[in-house]
Amino acid sequence: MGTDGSAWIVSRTARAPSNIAVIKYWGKRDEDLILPLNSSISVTLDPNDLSATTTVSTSPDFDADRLWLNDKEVSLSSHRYVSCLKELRDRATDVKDEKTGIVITKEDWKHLKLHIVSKNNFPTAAGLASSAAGFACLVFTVAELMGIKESFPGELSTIARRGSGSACRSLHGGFVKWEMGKRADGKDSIAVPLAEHHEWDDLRIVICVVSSRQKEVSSTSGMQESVQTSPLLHYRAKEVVPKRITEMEEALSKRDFSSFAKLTCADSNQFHATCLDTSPPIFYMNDTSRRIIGLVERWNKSEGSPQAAYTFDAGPNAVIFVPQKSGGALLHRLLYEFPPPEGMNLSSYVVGSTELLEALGIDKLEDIRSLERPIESPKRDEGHGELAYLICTRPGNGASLCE
Ligand SMILES: Nc1ncnc2c1ncn2[C@@H]1O[C@H](COP(=O)(O)OP(=O)(O)OP(=O)(O)O)[C@@H](O)[C@H]1O
Ligand SMILES: C[C@@](O)(CCOP(=O)(O)OP(=O)(O)O)CC(=O)O
Repeated sequence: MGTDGSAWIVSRTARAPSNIAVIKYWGKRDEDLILPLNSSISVTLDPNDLSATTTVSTSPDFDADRLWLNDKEVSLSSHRYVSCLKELRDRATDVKDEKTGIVITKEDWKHLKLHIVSKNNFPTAAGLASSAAGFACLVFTVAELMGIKESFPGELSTIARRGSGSACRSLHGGFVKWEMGKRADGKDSIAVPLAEHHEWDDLRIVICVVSSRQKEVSSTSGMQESVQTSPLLHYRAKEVVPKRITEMEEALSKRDFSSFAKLTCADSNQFHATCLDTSPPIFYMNDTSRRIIGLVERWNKSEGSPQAAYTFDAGPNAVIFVPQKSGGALLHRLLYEFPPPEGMNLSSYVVGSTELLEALGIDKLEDIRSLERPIESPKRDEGHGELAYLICTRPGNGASLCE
């Protein structure tokens, strides 16, 4: 009961971003604890453009744990939600809520139920890693509500990892490494920050959301099939990735965009080669994805050095990295080759930050039609509608409390 005898409610709200891997996680050595076969490195995306916001409340009136995702109730019965919530309850502490004066003891948390309300500010289950943002946010918010303090660095990331492997990296901002660890209990399989987002203040990220999506195999089952059938996956995890992780860390610490770009493209391509090496083969990229690779490769070749880097997760959407000074030139090439579908507004086609549109001097659709052909681009064919839209963003902060 509250101090005035009425039933009480205590809540916390937090926000966590999505992330995109530049050295990919693909394959588990333990399915239950979600322990990976190799370490991975990602960049956290600006939460203003791609994040989950979650409010977790508790009250003696609640009789079950419940989750509402984007205004619809969804079941919490899946093993992944169950393990995250169990790990969090095991670590709950005595908490005094500053606003209400309510005291909740460690013992109370075993019985109190949670109502979780979450919204993503970007499409859910559309290949933009909403599960990474969602699970990182859920774990971070519940930990704040239950007053959980990490007993070793990275402990919260070991819980987010149980929701979805890639979620552990979304707790931190900037560039983040998920250390694969060696222990069987997973205590050393944690996310570690490598570089703060402001150290990469001049990096821009353009996400090309591809409209015609092929039927996909989920990351979880795709990687299971690769582990079982792809010899390339095992070679990659053992021989290639450890070296690449060291090289990527070096490129990041030297702020060497050229090495960063080469490693990022090579690792994305090898991840997709691993999918093709799986039996039956998995095709995540489609013709539009390959056209985007062609656009970036041609541009890099014509300039004689990497201007931009692409990476693709388990789907056809491209994520392109570019230094701020070349951001306008990248958008020029994308809009020239992939003009918006007929009847679409510019502001619905290029979403997120307007900085690159401004750099290019575009503020209406007609400006796109009069874009000059970049020297290395093939003649524009009039095919429209191959991209659904573009999101212009940048590296950002990790999970944080709202209010
Ligand atoms: N904000 C959220 N809070 C809690 N769970 C979420 C949230 N957003 C997504 N999820 C969980 O993640 C699932 C979607 O994950 P899924 O892997 O299918 O898509 P994705 O992560 O958006 O895309 P991809 O993995 O291909 O990049 C949802 O069905 C839900 O279980
Ligand atoms: C291609 C990837 O995006 C795979 C992400 O896989 P998930 O983290 O979605 O898989 P589960 O751990 O089974 O939930 C690469 C990456 O993010 O590193």
